[in-house]
Amino acid sequence: MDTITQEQFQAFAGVEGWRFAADAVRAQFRTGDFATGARLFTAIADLAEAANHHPDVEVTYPSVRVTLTSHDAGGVTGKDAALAAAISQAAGDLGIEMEDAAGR
Ligand SMILES: C[C@H](O)[C@H](O)[C@H]1CNC2=NC(N)=NC(=O)C2=N1
Repeated sequence: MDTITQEQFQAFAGVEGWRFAADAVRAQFRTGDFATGARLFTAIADLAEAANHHPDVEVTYPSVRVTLTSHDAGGVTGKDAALAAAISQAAGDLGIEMEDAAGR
C-alpha cells in the first residue's frame, strides 16, 4: 500500500485532532485514570487485531498516547487513517476526549 500525504490523511473522515508528523500520526487521549486507560487500550487492541494493523500505545495514569504508522510501507497509509478514525470513535464511545498538542 502506498503512503499518503498529510493532506490526504486529513481528508479522511473522523481523524480530526490526529497530528501528522514525519512518517506517523499521533494522538493523545485524556483518560483521567489508569483503569480507563486500560479500557481504552483494550478497545484499541481489539480494533488493531481486527485490522491486522497495530499502533504503538503508551498508557499512563492520566492519558493514552497512540502512534500509528505502516511499517511495511515506511510511512502513513490509508490503514493508519482508517484505524485512527476507529480509535477516535472508540474513545468517544467510552466518553474519553482527545487532548490537543498542548495537552489541554
Ligand atoms: C505479519 C503481519 O501481518 C504484519 O507484520 C502486520 C502486522 N501489523 C502491522 N502494523 C503496522 N502498523 N504496520 C505493519 O506493517 C504491520 N504489519
